[in-house]
Amino acid sequence: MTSSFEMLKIRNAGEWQAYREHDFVCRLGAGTLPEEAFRHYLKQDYLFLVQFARAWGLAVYKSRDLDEIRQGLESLKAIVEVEIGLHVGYCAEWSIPEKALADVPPSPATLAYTDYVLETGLHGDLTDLHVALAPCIIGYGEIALWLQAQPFLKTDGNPYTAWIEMYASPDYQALVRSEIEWLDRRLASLDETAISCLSGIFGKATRLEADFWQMGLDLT
Ligand SMILES: Cc1ncc(CO)c(N)n1
Repeated sequence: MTSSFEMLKIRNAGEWQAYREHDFVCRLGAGTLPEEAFRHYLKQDYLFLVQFARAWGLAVYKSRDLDEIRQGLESLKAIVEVEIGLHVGYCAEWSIPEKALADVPPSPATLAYTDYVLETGLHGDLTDLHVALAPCIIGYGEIALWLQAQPFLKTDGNPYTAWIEMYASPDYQALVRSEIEWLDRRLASLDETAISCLSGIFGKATRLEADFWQMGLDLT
């Protein structure tokens, strides 16, 4: 059976493919992405992750009961203690110290994306917020596995292998699965009007993710 989350992807198939198979992604896999583009992306992604953590804080606030609060708190802790920690360490390896990260001005694509997610969560309910966040959490997990299955993947001497392996790791993949399960449970009880509205949120967030890759390539 096609899961409810899978339906969101099918309804936004073009957007999803443009995001997953973006030139930035393919060049990461092939090891041909200019290092300057990756460095620019890493700096902007730090700003993104800070706002992403705030979005999970909002998910805690939007919770209807203690179970949802606990779940939001787990995700918030995972972002702050694991993902941002890994990211800061990773930036240091690319000669970007943490102090320099805080002073980076946000790019238009970063602002457009983080504003959209936070705005959607503020106006909507917890499901709207999760759907706006789904392309980030689930997308990166899928992109890492997709890259690992491509014939053009370069592993030896590819400076981006550690990045791909981080998102392909069992820990990250477990996070992806639990998010898909959460969405499937939530979406299963909704009618077509609600699903169609959520599909719009999903499509928009997916386009903004593709724009984020493009920002990396264009150094904008
Ligand atoms: C822009 C963006 N989307 C998703 C992720 C995965 O958390 C990330 N680090 N950055």
